[in-house]
Amino acid sequence: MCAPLVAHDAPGLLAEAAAVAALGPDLLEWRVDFFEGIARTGEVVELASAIKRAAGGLPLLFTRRSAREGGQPIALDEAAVAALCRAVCAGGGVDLVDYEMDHDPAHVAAVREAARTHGVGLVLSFHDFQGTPPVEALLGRLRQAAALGADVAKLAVMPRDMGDVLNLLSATWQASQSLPIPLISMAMGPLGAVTRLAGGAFGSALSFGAGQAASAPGQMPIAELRQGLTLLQRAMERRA
Ligand SMILES: O=C1C[C@@](O)(C(=O)O)C[C@@H](O)[C@@H]1O
Repeated sequence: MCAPLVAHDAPGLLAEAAAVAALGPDLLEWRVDFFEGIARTGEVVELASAIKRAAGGLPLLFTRRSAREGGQPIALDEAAVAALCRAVCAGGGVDLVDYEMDHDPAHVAAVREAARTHGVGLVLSFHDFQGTPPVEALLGRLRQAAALGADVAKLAVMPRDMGDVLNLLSATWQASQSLPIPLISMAMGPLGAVTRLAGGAFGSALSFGAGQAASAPGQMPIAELRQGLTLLQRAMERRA
């Protein structure tokens, strides 16, 4: 289970990190596009370490979600965002960095090199907030992440009906059988709830649940997510 941090300033983030860590997620995601100081690189790098300390050392995923993929609008251009990700990798405060695979390949390569150099796991992601592409296209995105050198592939879509949800799960299952790297997938919104609860059964490695606040539509509170995941796991491990 991963819980996002979405506070706007440093005191808010440190308080959020401590409070959300106490809910028992396996890792935290700092959604830095919500942070008002995103343009101050040194402050972001130091804050990442401080967040990790405030969370008692829980693994930290650093994510800037672009506006076109469902994030907050920010004043930085993409070159500056890639430079920020590289600086954060070098700063030693984060365990994983999420970068969207659709950006300029030169930026993807630069973030990948920094992640490799500093022992940070690279998540290459794609989010469709408008709809759900066909299964082959979804598989293509997951394969693209692997081909670009990701350590983890991530895919989020917005389903319009349960057929879209099935397509996301089908792509997840097929990719989990063939990709050389782990993947994370989810369908967002109310229709996608089943993917947050049962995605693991189809090969998704992580489910996002809300701590103090959600970072995307459809995230359920961590405590409810844990109940659902536990029930399903128990049922799937039952022998008779
Ligand atoms: O990519 C994801 C998944 C997500 O979009 C979700 O739907 O839970 C939430 C984001 O914060 C995260 O970066």
